Amino acid sequence: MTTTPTRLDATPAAVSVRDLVKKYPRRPVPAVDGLSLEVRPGEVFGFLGPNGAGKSTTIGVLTTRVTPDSGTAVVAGVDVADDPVTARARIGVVPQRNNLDRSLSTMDNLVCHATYHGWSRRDSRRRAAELLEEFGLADRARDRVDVFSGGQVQRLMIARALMHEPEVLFLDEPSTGLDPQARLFVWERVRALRERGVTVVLTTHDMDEAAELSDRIAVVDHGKLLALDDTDGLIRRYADHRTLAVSAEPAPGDTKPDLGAALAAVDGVAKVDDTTADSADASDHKVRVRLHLATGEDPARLLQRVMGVLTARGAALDDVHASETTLEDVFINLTGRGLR
Ligand SMILES: Nc1ncnc2c1ncn2[C@@H]1O[C@H](COP(=O)(O)OP(=O)(O)OP(=O)(O)O)[C@@H](O)[C@H]1O
Repeated sequence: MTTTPTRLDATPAAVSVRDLVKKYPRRPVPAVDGLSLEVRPGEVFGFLGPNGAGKSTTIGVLTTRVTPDSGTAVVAGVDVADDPVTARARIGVVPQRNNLDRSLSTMDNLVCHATYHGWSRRDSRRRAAELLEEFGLADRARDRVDVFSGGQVQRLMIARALMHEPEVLFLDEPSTGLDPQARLFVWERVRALRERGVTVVLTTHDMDEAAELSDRIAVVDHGKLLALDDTDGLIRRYADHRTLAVSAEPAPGDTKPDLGAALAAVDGVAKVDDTTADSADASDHKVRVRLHLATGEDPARLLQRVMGVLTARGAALDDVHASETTLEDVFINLTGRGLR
């Protein structure tokens, strides 16, 4: 009797990193220290971490630029150490720095890239024309690239990386230094790539960018994976502390400490920060507190209770502000506040 083998994971990962280690000479600690993660096909994967966390080194291994000391890295089904040439054919890389050929025209930068990957000149020109159209550079095809703005350079570098139709695109800080229009344009293109099923691995310091674009985000530091989830999952797990900032003036006869204590005792408050000292008017008569909501607590219900306390004590509400936690809170909670 024959049985059909069961495949537990029918879709292989677009990128798979296993126990990756990279130590640079004369550096006491490894840049990448036993990193393991998988990127799913077709997702936009954000790679976040402070300066020196090991992101570029990891991307360097995946894009065949850096040789690891141990561990494996597979992109689009190819082990980068075993077959770097095939791996390079399946990936596109947009580096942080402008590495366009300044002596060539826009069109020739694209055509050279595709012919290097074995495309005919005819097909390369056809593909280049399509991409220049898509990236809003069709009227610049004959121009030399040394006159381009930062936004145009970035658009052309992404177009170039897509010339040979890669399965996985690596974008290293794609919108650093771009104006808001250029940044939005890059974001739109990344979303369009996802629609077409291209896997995108994105390193960024821009939390909005990471949250806006990524299906899942890996937070790394000291060469290790600290967390991996979608934005909501990361916030739930690592920064679930929505807050209600309240400023109020006690009634005559009441005191700031007593009113502060009464607010801290409100049902649904998990923790209180006294923010009076943060204010420029610390010497006035107002109580300023940041109330951290208990898990699952509804801000509107908490606000009602706070108003109940203020009314009962005859205090005057001065200001109230509810804030959501963001990916930045997750990042700081996981990697600390210290400068790198
Ligand atoms: N070529 C190199 N030689 C020696 N040390 C290096 C080299 N490249 C990186 N490093 C060191 O390895 C560590 C990780 O650096 P890496 O560039 O991978 O981090 P990163 O997360 O990409 O940082 P950034 O956000 O600043 O680009 C750092 O301590 C860095 O100084």
